[in-house]
Amino acid sequence: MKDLSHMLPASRNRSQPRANRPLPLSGIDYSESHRKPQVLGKLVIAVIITAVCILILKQSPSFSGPSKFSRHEPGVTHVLVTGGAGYIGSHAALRLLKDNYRVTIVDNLSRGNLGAIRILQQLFPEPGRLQFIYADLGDAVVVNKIFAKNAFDAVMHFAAVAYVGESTLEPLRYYHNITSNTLVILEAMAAHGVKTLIYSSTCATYGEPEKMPITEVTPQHPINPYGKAKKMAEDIILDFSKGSDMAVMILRYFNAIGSDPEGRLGEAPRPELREHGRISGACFDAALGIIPGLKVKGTDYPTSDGTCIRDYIDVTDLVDAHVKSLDKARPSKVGIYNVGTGKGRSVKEFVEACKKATGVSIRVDYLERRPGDYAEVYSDPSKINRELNWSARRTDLQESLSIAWRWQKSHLNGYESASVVAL
Ligand SMILES: O=c1ccn([C@@H]2O[C@H](COP(=O)(O)OP(=O)(O)O[C@H]3OC[C@@H](O)[C@H](O)[C@H]3O)[C@@H](O)[C@H]2O)c(=O)[nH]1
Repeated sequence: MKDLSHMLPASRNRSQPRANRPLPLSGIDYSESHRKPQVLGKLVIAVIITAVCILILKQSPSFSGPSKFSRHEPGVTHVLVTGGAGYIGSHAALRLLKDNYRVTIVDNLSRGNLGAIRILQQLFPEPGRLQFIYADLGDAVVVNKIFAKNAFDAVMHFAAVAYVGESTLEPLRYYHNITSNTLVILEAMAAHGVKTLIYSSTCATYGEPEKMPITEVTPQHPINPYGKAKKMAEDIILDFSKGSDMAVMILRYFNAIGSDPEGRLGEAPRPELREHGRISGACFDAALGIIPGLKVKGTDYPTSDGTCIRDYIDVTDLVDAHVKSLDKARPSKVGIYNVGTGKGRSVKEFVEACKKATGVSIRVDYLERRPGDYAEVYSDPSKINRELNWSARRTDLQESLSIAWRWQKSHLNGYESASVVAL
């Protein structure tokens, strides 16, 4: 945190000299009595000026004054979770809170759910544990104020638009949202001395590599605006951290699935974005009869069964990778890790697992390819296994989908129907 306290004595000094100048020692200064009001007046003015300066500094984004969320409790790490109302961000916030971190969530609720925040608040009502700030990361002034009022120890930056298909239709939205919000966060971190960043990146930054599995040194050639924008954000972060004492972890997620095994949180995409939705949401929507059937997009890929291959990683394992990254983040070091199981599964395999998990014979329609899709991606997670001692634990696709299905069935309207916190 940037210390501006040195500015206060300086301004006070500037207002002091004449008022504090020692009186002449020769003889009785008869003017003393009539000079007193003058001196007092100057003192009052000096005090007013100092008070005004302090007020201005407090309003200013660079003031590092404490708030109730400051580092009051020694040893308790305060993490800013951007996008904490979203699917992965809310699961990360839950895990951090369970592990005794203090959490501030910033979310503009454009894609996330207030219902997820409410559940976290019910679970962690103690003052000072969880703070929710409804704000847009595009607003640099507001973001600066948030940093000024809170002494964050680390940032987990989840907030972003994240649908591959949508990114091909609305590229500017994706480039803007992903790069400029990251810039605002980095600038605020620099201005307020926050040195640790865990960044949510994606396997989409690799595009369609020639060799599988994908390692962290596999060349990145993204093929859709989502992947390209995430690669740009990675580059911005890497350039920014070069030669600094920043501790940076970039996590390249493969395909997140599943939900909290205790049924408190789930995946609740916006109904209006259904057409861009991910395979997991589409499968559940089809099983629930919300949509007539699942559309498998593309059956002529050069894969074993003609459908795309992805590496599905359970969200609880994914957030575990974040906590381990936070723990292992070190000043002046950048860590880049793939977060996946290391196993590729086709869309057809996914659909079969989903049918078993839901017990519903989902109707499947086969369609053309979706623009922006790549045939096959799956990770080599050996670097994260080795360096962070992390490995995926819930690797049974059907098990992850069964857990997520339980939440879906009990939340037919997403978080809107969540009147009870299931423990
Ligand atoms: O309704 C659908 C949805 C998806 N699919 C297919 O399922 C596969 C997976 O698609 P998803 O949209 O679930 O996921 P994607 O692989 O495109 O990207 C996902 O994983 C990486 C993350 O970083 C992205 O944020 C996330 O969207 C693709 O082949 C897609 O074409 C369908 O066949 N039907």
